[in-house]
Amino acid sequence: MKTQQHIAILGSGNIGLALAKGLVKAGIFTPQQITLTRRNTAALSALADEGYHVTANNAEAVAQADIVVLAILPQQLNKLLDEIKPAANQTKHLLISVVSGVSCQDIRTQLGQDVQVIRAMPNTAIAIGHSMTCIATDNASAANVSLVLSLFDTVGVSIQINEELMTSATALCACGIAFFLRSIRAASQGGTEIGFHAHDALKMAAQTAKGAADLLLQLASHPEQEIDKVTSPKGCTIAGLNEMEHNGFSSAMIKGIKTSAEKAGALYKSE
Ligand SMILES: NC(=O)C1=CN([C@@H]2O[C@H](COP(=O)(O)OP(=O)(O)OC[C@H]3O[C@@H](n4cnc5c(N)ncnc54)[C@H](OP(=O)(O)O)[C@@H]3O)[C@@H](O)[C@H]2O)C=CC1
Ligand SMILES: O=C(O)[C@@H]1CCC=N1
Repeated sequence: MKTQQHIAILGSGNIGLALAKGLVKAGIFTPQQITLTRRNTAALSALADEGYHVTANNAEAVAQADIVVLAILPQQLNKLLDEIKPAANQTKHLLISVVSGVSCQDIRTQLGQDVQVIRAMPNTAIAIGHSMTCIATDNASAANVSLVLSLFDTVGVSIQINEELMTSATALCACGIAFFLRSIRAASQGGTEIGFHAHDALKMAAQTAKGAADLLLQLASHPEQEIDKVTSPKGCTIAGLNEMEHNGFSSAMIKGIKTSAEKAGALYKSE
């Protein structure tokens, strides 16, 4: 999939830039087909040198784009929508919002009911083509949904879900990257305590985590099935695993994901 279209990413912070880099890495867009906006454009000077269009003018970026991605914080959204409203109504753009906790209807309430809005919830692994991206819409055409799914499929795996599950997807997949990273970091700290230099311990923990994820994805297997293969009777794995569970390992992850989902749902309303 290679496109001649122009994409504007409004809000080029962590996820906006990760998306831009992922799309370029996948060969879908060239930097010249991507406009990046933020108020502090000086922070994007290295990207401008690479050929991306860089501007603080959101309305101008929208006017020149076929696809517009909203990638700003929920509390920054209303001001930006006011800014782009005239330009967004002049042309029929496809609007993709990665903003957490903001519904398609919230956006249309500000921009007008004709605008087709698709929400996408990627994670930062999009920069290297390994995002898990959930998308949802309440009014976009089937053709636009399939366009967005195929766009995000080039930078990872994407699925369409019901819009009411988007805050749950935010917690499990977008925040989830941080949860698994913290798990890997904790494993590496354990590794250092039992004898490995920190650098080696981190590499060993990360590759082990990758192997665990790949076992599930490539064999379509269940975690407990794979765990049973590791836990020798009276062995050291079950001893370590049970110690972790006595200390609330699974419970901590479940509670953390529930807390994140509740927070994601309240981000825009608490603005
Ligand atoms: N980080 C992640 O992993 C994920 C984040 N999200 C969602 O994506 C959104 C962005 O998150 P994240 O990237 O972490 O946040 P960041 O703070 O890193 O990025 C937001 C960017 O928006 C820019 N910005 C703010 N106001 C404006 C404006 N009026 N016009 C143009 N740019 C503006 C800011 O730059 P400046 O101050 O210079 O304007 C900043 O670079 C949030 O809604 C979040 O919920 C979704 C999935 C994953
Ligand atoms: O922490 C946040 O609020 C954003 C949303 C998902 C990932 N980062």
